[in-house]
Parts: sequence; structure tokens; C-alpha cells
Amino acid sequence: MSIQTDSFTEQRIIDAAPISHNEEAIERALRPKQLDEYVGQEKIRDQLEIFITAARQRKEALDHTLLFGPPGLGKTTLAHIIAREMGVNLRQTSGPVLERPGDLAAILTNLEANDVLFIDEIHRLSPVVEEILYPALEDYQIDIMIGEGPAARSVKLDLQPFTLVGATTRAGMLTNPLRDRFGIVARLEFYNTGELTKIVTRSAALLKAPIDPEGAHEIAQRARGTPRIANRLLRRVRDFAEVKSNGEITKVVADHALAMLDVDSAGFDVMDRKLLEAVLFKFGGGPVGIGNLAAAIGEAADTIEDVLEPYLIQQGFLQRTPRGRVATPAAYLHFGVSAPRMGPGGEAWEL
Ligand SMILES: Nc1ncnc2c1ncn2[C@@H]1O[C@H](COP(=O)(O)OP(=O)(O)OP(=O)(O)O)[C@@H](O)[C@H]1O
Ligand SMILES: [Mg+2]
Repeated sequence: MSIQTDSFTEQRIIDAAPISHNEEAIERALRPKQLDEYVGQEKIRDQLEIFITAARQRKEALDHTLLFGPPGLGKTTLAHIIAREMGVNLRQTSGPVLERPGDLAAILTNLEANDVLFIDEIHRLSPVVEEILYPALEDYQIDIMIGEGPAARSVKLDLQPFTLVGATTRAGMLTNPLRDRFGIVARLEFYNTGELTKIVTRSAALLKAPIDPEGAHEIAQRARGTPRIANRLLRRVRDFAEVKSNGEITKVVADHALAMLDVDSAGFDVMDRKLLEAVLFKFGGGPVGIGNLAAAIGEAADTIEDVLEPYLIQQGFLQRTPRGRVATPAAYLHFGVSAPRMGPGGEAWEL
């Protein structure tokens, strides 16, 4: 039944997007506030530290910054940290919220010198709003129309210098002129287990949840490279530890709790397994086109591309080829079956 699939998807425990309003509030409490508390993404952190220090010394606004990467990797967190490290205010809005040019003009004209304007989902800005943004980004000026009909005239307004921080999960959907106006472009990567272990340990301390290093490691390993998921798994495992044990999160407790939540040793849930099993067993390992795959597992192609696939690809379980999706030997191994010696094109697998 497709309804079941839908309601299941919404509650996916390893969904990289926030799964409730309540969760966003909890996330805010766990969010690192300074650059040196921000775990991982070393290259980005090192660069930002230099750029922010330089801008502060010159008492200038930081260059416009684009943050992109899959959901839950810390884009919003980083935007707030940038404002804080710059010692300026942050105004937050999002692409879909800014419907009319006037909406953006109102925000821009209220910015103070060197403030950060954070636009989330910036790939969803409407073209008319984007038009306003170009001169604002380049010359700190906007053209607004005053009056209507024949009496209408365009007026130039000067703005305070400011920094636009844009966030997007889909950098490919930005228009070229918009992308070209960002001086700093940071691509966030999935986190490794060591980094996620640090995040889980830090969050557990903030939640006053006792945890040992192996317990933190176990949760980290199954969090799909994503801090948001790591924090969510931590909260569920904590519940389990409090009810079924003495409250301390150990490896054994984490293992039991995660098994109960149906998150396996690779951090896959039912949806991931369904996808991989379809490629492996319904389509003989691939290549299979995204449309066929979507039909086979009853998910939208978009969901597969944006939510399910990135992690499977990054972890080397799945490959995207011009002819479609292909399962790798690691995928066969995960399901306990032996992999074919050859790839789908007859080439030997590089192992
Ligand atoms: N580098 C990090 N160190 C510690 N915690 C982090 C880090 N990055 C993210 N987090 C945690 O993960 C949660 C999700 O991060 P955030 O909201 O910034 O993700 P996002 O990239 O903006 O996601 P979305 O694409 O859904 O907007 C935050 O509440 C924060 O606690
Ligand atoms: Mg965000």
C-alpha cells in the first residue's frame, strides 16, 4: 500500500531532514556556537577562520558565502557561527518565503553594517527576487519601484555593506549569475565516524546522558555521516537506556536500541535496504534507470536522488553510471551474497 510507504518515509528515523518541529528546538540547543566547537569540515573551518579574521581586521563585511551539501550536515549551524564570529547580527529567511521583491527589499534596507543575511534554500528564490539581489550583492544598492502605473518610477537605495550566506542542498540548481556572486563557496562533506563520535559525546554531555566511548562510537557508526541523524539516534538510544537499562549508554545498549529501531550496522534502514535489494535482486545488480527503480520501490525519483542515494553512493554501495544505478561488491557483501566478478559492462571491479 503506497499510503504506508508515505507515512513511513515521514517518520524515517534516519531521515536527514528534521522530523518534527520539536526536533528543531532540540537541535538549536545542541548547535555549536563557535567555530572551534564545530566538529569536522576542517578545510572549510580553516578557510573561514582566515577570511573572518581578515574581514574583522579591516572592519569589512565578509565575502558572500555559499554553503552547500546534503541535509543535516551543518549549513544552518555554520551560518550562525559566521555571524557570531564576525560579531554581527544574523537575519534569517529562505528562498520560498521571499515571494515578492518587496519582501527582500524590506529585509535588505534594515540590515546594519556587515550583518549576515542568511537565505536558506537559496535555490528556490523566485527570478524577480533574484533580480533585486544582484545589485545588492555587487554594489550594496537596490532599485525599487515607487508608485504604480504611469507615475511609477525607479529609485536607487544605498544599503549597508552586508554578507549574504546562502545555503542549499542543490548547488546545481542555482543560476550561474547568482553562483558567480559568491566569493566563498563551501561544500560540506559527510562526517567520518571519529568526527561523529565527538559530536555524539558532546551532545550527550549537553543532554546530561551518561555514555561510554564505545556507546558513542556505535551510534556514530550508524548515523550515515550526518550530525542531525547522530543526535537523533542518541536521543532514542538514551530513552532505551533509561527504560531498559540503568541509563548508561554502552555499546551493548546502543546495539540493542538501534536493532530495535531497525537501523543496521551500516546505518541503513528499511528504505535503504529496499532500494539496494531492488537493484541487486530485481534488476540483477543494475544498471537500472532511476524511473524503473522508483516504480519498483514505490518512492518518488526525487526522494531517491536527494535523500536515499547520496549516502549510499558516498559509502560505495551504489554507483551512478550513464546507463543507470549499479550495485557495487560492497552492496552484495552487505546482504551476504557473493558479488559477480565483473561489473555490469564486463569490466573487472576495482576492489
Ligand atoms: N560540525 C558540527 N559539529 C557539531 N554538531 C553539528 C555540526 N554540524 C551539524 N551539527 C548538529 O546537527 C544539527 C543539524 O545541523 P544543521 O541544522 O546546521 O544542518 P543543515 O545543513 O542546515 O540541514 P538542512 O539542509 O536540513 O537545513 C544541528 O542541530 C547541530 O546540532
Ligand atoms: Mg539548515
